[in-house]
Amino acid sequence: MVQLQKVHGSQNQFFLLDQTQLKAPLTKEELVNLAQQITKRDTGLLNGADGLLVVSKSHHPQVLGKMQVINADGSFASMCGNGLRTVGRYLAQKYHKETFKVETMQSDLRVSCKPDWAQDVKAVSVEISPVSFQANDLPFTNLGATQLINQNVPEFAPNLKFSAVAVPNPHLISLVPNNILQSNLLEKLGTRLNQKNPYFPDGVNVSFAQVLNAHHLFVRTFERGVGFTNACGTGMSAASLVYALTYPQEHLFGQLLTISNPGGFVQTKVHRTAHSYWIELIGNATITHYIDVTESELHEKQLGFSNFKITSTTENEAYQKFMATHHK
Ligand SMILES: N[C@@H](CCC[C@H](N)C(=O)O)C(=O)O
Repeated sequence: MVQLQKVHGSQNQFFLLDQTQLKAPLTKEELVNLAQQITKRDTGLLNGADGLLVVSKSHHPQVLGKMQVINADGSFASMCGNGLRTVGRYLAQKYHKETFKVETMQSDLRVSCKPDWAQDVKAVSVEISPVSFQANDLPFTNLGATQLINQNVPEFAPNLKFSAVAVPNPHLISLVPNNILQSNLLEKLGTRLNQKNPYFPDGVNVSFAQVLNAHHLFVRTFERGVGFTNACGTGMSAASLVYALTYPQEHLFGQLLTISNPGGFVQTKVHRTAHSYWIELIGNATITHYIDVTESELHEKQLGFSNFKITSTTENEAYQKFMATHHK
């Protein structure tokens, strides 16, 4: 038997598959097929999810494992902040380690277990990097600039300022007032920039952030390959960086920020190095279900899910209770 997990970070939900359990690991095509079917909100498993996290062996020194991220539509992403926390928890428990690195598409990232936020609310801190504002790294085109940092882009919206940053997956961030956050602009822009468009040929994760107070933001994200999510870890990290750069007078580098989102909250710390930036993302890593399935079933083209044996945990109740009492 193979055991999958259903997990979430700020209610950004994923299925997690450790390929090292399989005699014959799933091929890339099989992984995409599994991601597309299992995450479907109507016909998938357990009301679907936002993506599939695939764990496999890393051949890099001092690295505990490798994470691949497949969005609900089957596209691959170079990073996933909320996902990395849950993969970090998984590897920490598997190898009995508290601090280590995980290989991701572009770099090996630091992970460290934090004290539990409450009973059954595990917390993990992950490194979000490398960071780039270069048009080629996102990529974006046809905007008459090689970088976009807090600039008007009338092609996107008349009165808003936008920043484009790769962490390393691509993000478009705008700091907005509440009425814009409540409007349908995020959905319209997110949809437009994730279809064929002249600006972001590979699509982009679009986040609107509202400043609630000097150390507290609310961030909502329309994700590439998914649509609206409860939270996007890299989006909240990118928004924290854009916020720190936009308000230098607040001296936000190295300060702990709280980032609320529709699924709860995380904490971030933005760091400046000699040549770039990196962000620490701290938040819950919650296992909601264990799912036992035979290896042969995972290889099937049409997945039925009826033979998948599901065991629920009580961690989501603990998470909800913690959020209800600690998140105003
Ligand atoms: N939810 C993730 C980001 C997942 C990848 C993204 N949709 C992309 O295509 O870049 C996060 O928590 O960072």
